[in-house]
Amino acid sequence: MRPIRWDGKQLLLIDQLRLPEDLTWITCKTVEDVAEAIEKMKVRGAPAIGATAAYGVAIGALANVEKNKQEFQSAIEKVCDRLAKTRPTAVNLFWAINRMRSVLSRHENDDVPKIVEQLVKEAEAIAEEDVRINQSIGRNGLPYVPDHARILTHCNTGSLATVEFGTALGVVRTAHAAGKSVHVYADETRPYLQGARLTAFELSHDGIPVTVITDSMAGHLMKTGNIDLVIVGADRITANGDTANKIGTYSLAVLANYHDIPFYVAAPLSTIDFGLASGDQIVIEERSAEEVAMIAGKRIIPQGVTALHPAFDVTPHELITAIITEKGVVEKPNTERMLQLKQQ
Ligand SMILES: CSC[C@@H](O)[C@@H](O)C(=O)COP(=O)(O)O
Repeated sequence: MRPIRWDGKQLLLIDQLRLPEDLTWITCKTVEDVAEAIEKMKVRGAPAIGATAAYGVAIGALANVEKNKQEFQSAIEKVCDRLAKTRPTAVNLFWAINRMRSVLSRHENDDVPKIVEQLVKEAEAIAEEDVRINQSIGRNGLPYVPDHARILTHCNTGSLATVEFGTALGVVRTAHAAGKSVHVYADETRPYLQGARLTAFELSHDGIPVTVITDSMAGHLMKTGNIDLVIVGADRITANGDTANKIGTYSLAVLANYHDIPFYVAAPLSTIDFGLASGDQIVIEERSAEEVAMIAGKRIIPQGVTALHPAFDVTPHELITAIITEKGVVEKPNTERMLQLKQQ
């Protein structure tokens, strides 16, 4: 399944807000369409929003091809600034926008149509690379999945969260394709229900056994010996291995540690922010409390009562058994080992 498609001019995205009931596509024709799709979480997941933003810059470039060089460059800067304001936590968004910005500076002596061509090519390259990277993550993660593994995961880290294949779910897919028997327990992932709606949708589509649980059931399943490993994705990993991921991930890591269950993070290098020393420096997105107060359009908390919606939390590196990337696996991550991965 490829939820992000480029037809040379416009971007087609599966509307993730409407899954699993309806599999519908939205067409992004303008930069604003792209920005809104990211903000409203029609597309979500760190690598997916990175690739989407890159195509957003490509759309902005095509729309400004008639301008003179100076006007073109300042228009693209504005496009990048707009897209960078859509969501704050997943570093892949900024990584992809920076890659697009560096095309501008590499080609500053070319004429505008040539720069536009290069920007479109770069967006396509970011998307294509993501697919290959996910497959490498899957291969590197394979030895960590025993046959008959009962795997707990959180949020959605599959094709829908990437360009195709997935990170943590990519590891699960690789294990399944290698003939290992696996059973996935998907946390429903309140409040957006990425696990219940998206992970369950993807895995059942692929014929991989999946059972949905509410987030609060994870501890009980671990205590009763029903989970062999936990694997999640990441939105931003800092230089010491601390990992921001969907709210609820930290609780799972604490539980896994208490029950002596391995806790893996699977993510591409583009999710590692070597510019931040530790997770305390990560900006955590605060989303509308209404998203917590309402389920399927119905208010579930009394009028006048407040709700809170931090969309991510940070898992300290001490609780992570290993970080699985396309370049290699960092076991017991810390600053020194993360740096070794960078220098490899
Ligand atoms: C391969 S996706 C990794 C993470 O981006 C994922 O686990 C996650 O937290 C997504 O959050 P979301 O708010 O749905 O964009």
